[in-house]
Amino acid sequence: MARAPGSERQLLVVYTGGTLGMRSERGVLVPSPGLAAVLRTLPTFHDAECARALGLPDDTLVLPPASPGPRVIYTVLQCQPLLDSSDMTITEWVEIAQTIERYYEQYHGFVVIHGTDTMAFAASVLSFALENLHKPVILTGAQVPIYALWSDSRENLLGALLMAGQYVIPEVCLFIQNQLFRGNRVTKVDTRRFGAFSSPNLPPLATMDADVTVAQDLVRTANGKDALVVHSSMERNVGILRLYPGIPASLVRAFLQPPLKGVVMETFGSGNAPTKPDLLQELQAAAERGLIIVNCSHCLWGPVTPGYASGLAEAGASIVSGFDMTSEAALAKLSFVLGQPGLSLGHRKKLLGKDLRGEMTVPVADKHRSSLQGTVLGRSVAWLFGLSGGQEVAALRDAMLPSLALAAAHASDLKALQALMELDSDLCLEDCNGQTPLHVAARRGQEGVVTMLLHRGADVDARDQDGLSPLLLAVRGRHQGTIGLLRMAGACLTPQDLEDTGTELCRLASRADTKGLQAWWQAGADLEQPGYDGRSALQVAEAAGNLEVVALLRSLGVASPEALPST
Ligand SMILES: NC(=O)C[C@H](N)C(=O)O
Repeated sequence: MARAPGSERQLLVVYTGGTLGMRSERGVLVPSPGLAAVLRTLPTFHDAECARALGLPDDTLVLPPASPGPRVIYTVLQCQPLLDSSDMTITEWVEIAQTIERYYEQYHGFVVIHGTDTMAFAASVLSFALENLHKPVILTGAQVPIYALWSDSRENLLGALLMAGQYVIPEVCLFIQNQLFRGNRVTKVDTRRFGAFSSPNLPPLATMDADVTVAQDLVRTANGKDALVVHSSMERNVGILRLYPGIPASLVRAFLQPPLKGVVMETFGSGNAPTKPDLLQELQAAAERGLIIVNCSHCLWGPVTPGYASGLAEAGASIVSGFDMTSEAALAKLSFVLGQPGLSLGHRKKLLGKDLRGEMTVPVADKHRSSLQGTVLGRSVAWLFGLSGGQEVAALRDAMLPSLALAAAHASDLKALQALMELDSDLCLEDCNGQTPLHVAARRGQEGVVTMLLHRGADVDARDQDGLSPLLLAVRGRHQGTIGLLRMAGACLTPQDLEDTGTELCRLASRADTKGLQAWWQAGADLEQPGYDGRSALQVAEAAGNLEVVALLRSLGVASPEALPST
């Protein structure tokens, strides 16, 4: 990811509590206020001379210069009350998301100081609560307070500030012990070691040694057009049930009772559970009540596989695979998906099966391979899905996507097109001439493809390099069904589109091209417009004695010029 441009970057540090800022009181560590004042006294965290030179207000700190890279200026916002992270809940995490929303325009990035015990949950919830992030949100904390002589606090906080201030990584991340992880991929694995977190199924996004190495092909890209959306309505009635050998059905029943709406079930190995009928009955009964179960593995590494043991498969109707998600990410995702108002159960399950924020690796190749084998194009798309690896492969894929999407639209290959759109969900699939799949489908009047693209949010007003819109192409092709679909989706002709329409209408009238005239009318053109010689299409048709065209134009409401009131 590119280094952040500019000479200064402003960060907001949200201090929520946790060991990093704790002090010992009567032998126990408790969250403690005044962290900003302490940072002000530490030369690595505040360059007083620079602050004076820049005229910064009292509550604003500035890091010493780090070359190369912009100066990092930051303000600490202390939450009320400060908490040990064991006391944090979805409510506090949503509040953090709302704080980020409130200050989003003011700052280039955000650092959240949080206790490490539940930081993986916090990072996961924030990743779902914050949609369309364009700025870094980096959580950090420590195993030993900043006040101790030997502590991981200073390195972790400084690293988080530098990563958030100097790199554009538009994700919710976690910075610990020189490594920047995707927040919804981590889990705490050690009570004492400074490297307390593991990201078992995704390598770190960046590593800070003598040099900073960013795994560019892993960092998610922000969609430039979409504004930040903060999802505050998260479902609280979700839980994690860890299966163990011999777990009684009565215990499972008690756990799954309402008001629980969703559960992350931690299963054995690659997704197995006991096959005892009474246990399966409880799962089925819960499914019938509409409870959603996400299947995640006890194991840290690897996914749950679809071929899990027969028992669970029987209850499978309501069990969604969590693939390689951590339980923390799965719980947060359940809370997010169940919190979305007005969705059907099927829609919620579909969302849970999708990778929404980089939280899981969906085996896309397998998912599509069988359904794509039917055509040569489909096989190429399946092959494209099967590619994985570094930057070159990503670049190859990006380069091929638009051409394949256009070819799929041209061939009306809905399966291939759908698969491609899943690879590039923002639908920016335009070729070097600015043609989108919608242009291609509109030109050919492929109503099925047009419907699907519009349904998936394709830009109805996209213009190619010649300034042509899908609507204009559909008009030229006289595809009335397609014109209707585009008009319903809000497409309309602009003044530029209509510039020489009068002449075009006269030409169509002289050739008795009734379909062409109807297409323009359906697209919203004024059929009374005069051509270059001042005559209208109706006059041209009358002069040529073409009664069919005259009748059509009259039926479409065109009046003879002599019948028009004189001005
Ligand atoms: N290391 C820590 O931060 C642990 C602390 N109990 C917390 O999570 O707030």
